Amino acid sequence: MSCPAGVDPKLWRSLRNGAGRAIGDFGLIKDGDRICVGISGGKDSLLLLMLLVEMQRRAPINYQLVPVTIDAGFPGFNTTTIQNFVADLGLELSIEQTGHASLITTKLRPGSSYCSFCARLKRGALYGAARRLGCNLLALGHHRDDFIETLLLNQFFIGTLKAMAAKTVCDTGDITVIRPLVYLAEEDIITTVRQAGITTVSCNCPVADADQQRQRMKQLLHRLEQEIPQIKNSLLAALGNVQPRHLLDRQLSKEGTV
Ligand SMILES: Nc1ncnc2c1ncn2[C@@H]1O[C@H](COP(=O)(O)OP(=O)(O)OP(=O)(O)O)[C@@H](O)[C@H]1O
Repeated sequence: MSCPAGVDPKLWRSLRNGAGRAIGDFGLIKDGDRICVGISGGKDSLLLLMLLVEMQRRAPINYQLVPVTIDAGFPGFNTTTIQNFVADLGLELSIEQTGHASLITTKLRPGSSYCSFCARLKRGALYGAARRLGCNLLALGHHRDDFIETLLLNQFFIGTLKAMAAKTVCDTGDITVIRPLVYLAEEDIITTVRQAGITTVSCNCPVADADQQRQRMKQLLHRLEQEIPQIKNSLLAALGNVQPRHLLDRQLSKEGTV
């Protein structure tokens, strides 16, 4: 697909270039890869698929795309809209029916986070689907703002200096998770999806707006951005410019890394 109708071609080019740069910088995709693309129906994963289809057409290498949706079983989750979107891109959606919704209700321990439990189950189901469908990569739609909000959340609430990786091998070693949207700003994704008139789908879970700490990070960053316009890009750059000798990690000192 080329620039979708209604979308500012300059904006589309910048998104495509951003994803291409991430793929190059982190070596995310190579010839012969079979990529399971996690499609939630939200703006990020829909845009991810559009960009991967576009780049597939232009890339000097061959890779296959296998879009997958995990249906957690929340009543009203509209997979038909996602299926149609994927079909319009010339692909077929695999839908994994799971009983996550009822499993969470029965197994969630008091005081535990509904969202974390759901996310763990979803990630397990995505790995399972990727394996079953013969994929070696699992592509997720996390973007720049997800990375830096996670960085802040981990520092503010957990006391660790950590965000996400653009590329990481899962524990069993057979699937590599890739995040080609790492350089893309959430506001650009929102604008593109709106301009393209894409219908997004929500998972319909009962606590859809529950991640309040993340919302607080978003608001904080938004406020700070008024004073420090480059703050988001600077925080992302910090993740790629780590100076361990100027940190306090005793484990790294013991290992002689610093
Ligand atoms: N139900 C699902 N089925 C398949 N993949 C999923 C599902 N939920 C999430 N993912 C994948 O994990 C990524 C991060 O999920 P998260 O729940 O944080 O959504 P998000 O940041 O709101 O993204 P999106 O806009 O794509 O929903 C998504 O972009 C998508 O690639």
